[in-house]
Formats: sequence, structure tokens, C-alpha cells
Amino acid sequence: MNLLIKNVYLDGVETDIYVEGKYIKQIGKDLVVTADRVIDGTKKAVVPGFVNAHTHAAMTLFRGYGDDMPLMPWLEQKIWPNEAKMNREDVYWGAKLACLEMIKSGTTSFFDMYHKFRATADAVEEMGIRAVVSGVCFDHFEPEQAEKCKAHNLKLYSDMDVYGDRIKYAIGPHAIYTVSGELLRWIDQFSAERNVLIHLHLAETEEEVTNSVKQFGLTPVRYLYKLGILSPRLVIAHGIYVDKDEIRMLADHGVKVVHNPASNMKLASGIHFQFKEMKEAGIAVGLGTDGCSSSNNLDMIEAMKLASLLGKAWRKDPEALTAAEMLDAATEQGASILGIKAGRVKERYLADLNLIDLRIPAFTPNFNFVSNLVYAANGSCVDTVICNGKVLMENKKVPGEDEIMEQTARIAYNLMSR
Ligand SMILES: CSC[C@H]1O[C@@H](n2cnc3c(O)ncnc32)[C@H](O)[C@@H]1O
Ligand SMILES: [Zn+2]
Repeated sequence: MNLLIKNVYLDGVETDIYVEGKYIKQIGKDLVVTADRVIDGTKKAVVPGFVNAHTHAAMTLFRGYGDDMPLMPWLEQKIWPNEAKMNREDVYWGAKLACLEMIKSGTTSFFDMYHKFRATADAVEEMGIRAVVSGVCFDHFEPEQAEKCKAHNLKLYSDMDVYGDRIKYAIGPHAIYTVSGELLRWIDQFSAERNVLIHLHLAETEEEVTNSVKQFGLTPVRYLYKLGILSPRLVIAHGIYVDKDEIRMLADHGVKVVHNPASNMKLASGIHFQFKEMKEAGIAVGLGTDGCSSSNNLDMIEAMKLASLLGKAWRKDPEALTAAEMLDAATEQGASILGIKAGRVKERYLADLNLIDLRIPAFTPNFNFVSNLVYAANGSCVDTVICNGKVLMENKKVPGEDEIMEQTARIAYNLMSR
């Protein structure tokens, strides 16, 4: 299937984009090519599909549930008791709704961590989006649980050939307060042998740091350093509580970091994410929404704005965290963290693209498109979404969206009343 996007704005210049199979083949004015499908890009701008580099897709089921609580009471009193009741169908529909919401707001790839790997992977496969799905790992410091987690992930990894090339596997140890050091070491070795990513919550709250010092005698990053598991395969979500030396340790070992501004603010985990210092140290920093109970949507345009305004505010520096830096974090950086050749509108890159509707107030006047996208717009400005060369949304409509919302609402009420 070949696609031709005609007369679309790319960096302020009108052009055509020819997509052959899953790749961007050619970009230029008035291309003479034969295409199976032509998309009119008039009064639209093209940007790379956004990369949500940390989320828990099926937590859409908990949107509006467990509001206004801090992390640990929220997890222990509200979320974990309900997750313990979840079956495959719940996770599948929760993830379907998440994929729908992501497509509708321009996200074409995400990094997920949740229970029932296959239910999420099936939803991703059907919805046409791209994801790195993490096989969950918790042992709560019990050796029996650790053995179960190892067996579970060995099986998940060996069964990956049932999925197409849009779905990749990663291993997801939840956090240092739920996963033992022995299991973290095993996970690191497992990931090195298979070259898969490790997806871990780290340094999210002051309480986590205090407990880490009490339990391990070290702050979270130093603890991982001592375990010997800092590596370019490690992606940490949050990373708010890190000092200068820890930023250097992360950079020296090629660790990647994902900033989740909405969740960090809503759970009141902390605001001082050190974007500037991490970038200066050479760390790849992506952006994520986290799950829908702590964010409470999956809109990456909103995440860019929140990250920027929050960073400017605590630093008292309006020049910090610019719109262009946020767009880079939400596209190219995210794609590099996930190890996919996307995140740029460039020949030979994957055709994961958004067409933005310029005929809305947020883009009027349009002195500066990137400023309008990050500071004025939200996910509803996305008109057309292409992932892996396939059109997933056109004219703001995704086929089957009403049924997904109806089914998922029914599933969510059923789960909560069980
Ligand atoms: C291992 S499955 C993922 C697990 O993580 C929980 N979760 C969601 N948001 C957060 C967060 O901000 N910090 C720590 N844990 C979080 C989710 O509910 C699942 O249990
Ligand atoms: Zn999370």
C-alpha cells in the first residue's frame, strides 16, 4: 500500500510526502508518483507521531477513580485491590480504549507496563498502533514470586513471534520497593542476553528515597549502580529525586529517563524534574503521561505543555524547556528510547505521522506553529494519523470508536462493582 500526502506543511513549507509500505520514501514539491491512496494535506501541517514513553494503557478503566491521593495510599488502597480483580477481558478493553485515545490525540507509539501482557499486545495489534509492551515483574522480596516472574517473562519473550513488527517486548520490574535486588540482577542479565529494554519506576517520591536509604543504605540510583544494573537498556520513569552525581551516573551508563509531568503533579510526587541538567549531561529524556488514574488522559500535547510550564515555573526561567525541546522529547527522543526508527518526518524513517488541522483557533494566527502546537492546542487538533504507513484516523474519526467506548465503559463499571 502506497500513500501520497499532497500539499502539506512541513516546517512551514508546502510539500508532498510519498509513503511506500511502512516507510517515508520521498519528500518534495509536486511529486510524480503513483499511489494507492492520496490524502489532501491542504491547510494541515505534518509532525511525527508522538511517543508516549511511559504509560499503563489499561488504566483507562480507572479514569476518575482514586483522585486526589498521594502515590502509596493511592496504589495500596485504590489501585492494587482493583487490579487484583482484573481479568484478561478487562485489560484488553482498557488497552483498546487507551489505543483509541492515543490515536485520536496523535500518539503512534507507546511504552507500556501492565499486567496481562497478551491482552495489551492484542489490543495494540488490532488498533494498528505501535508499542513496546513490558512483561511485568514483581516479587515483593519473596523468592517464590521471583521464580514465577522469571518463568513468566521467559515464556513471554519466547512467544513474541506471534506478533508483527509493531509490537516489541521489554521487561518491566515495577519499582525498587516491589522487586528484590536479586531479581533486578537477573532481569539485567536476561535483558542483556536478549537486548531488550528494562522499564522501571524510579526516584518518584521523597518517601521512596527515604525508604531506599533505610532499606539498602543508598539512594535509588546509587542502589542500582551498586547492583550493577545501570545500562543503556534501562529506562526509568519519573527520576525526580536524583542529585548531580546521580545524573552523571545515569549519563555515563546510557540510562534513559521519562518525565511524567501530569502524574508527578497530580499525585504530588514532586515538581523538580531536572530536564535541563539531564539534557546537558547527554541523557535521552522522553515524555510520558503515566496511567489514566494519575494523569487523567493520554494526551501528549497536554504533556508537552505541562512539562514546559512546570519546568519554567520551578526554575523561575521562562527560557527553560522551550516548545521545540518539548516536541523533540515527545517525538525523536521517545522513538530513540524505544529503539524505533521513527520520530522524524524524513526519508527512510517509519511513516508514523500526524496531520494537524490548522483551521482551528489554536493555530490562528500561526506566527509560530510549534508554539501553537505545544502552548495553545491539545490532542483534538490532530486530524489524520498514520502508523507504519497505514491510515488509522482520517477527519478525526477512527473506525469503530463508538463501540470501543461503549464496551469499555461497561467493562469498567462491571470491574468496579465486582
Ligand atoms: C507492574 S504493572 C504496573 C503497575 O504500576 C502501577 N503504577 C501506576 N502508576 C504508577 C506510578 O506512578 N508509580 C508506581 N506505580 C505505578 C500500576 O497501577 C500497576 O500496578
Ligand atoms: Zn507509571
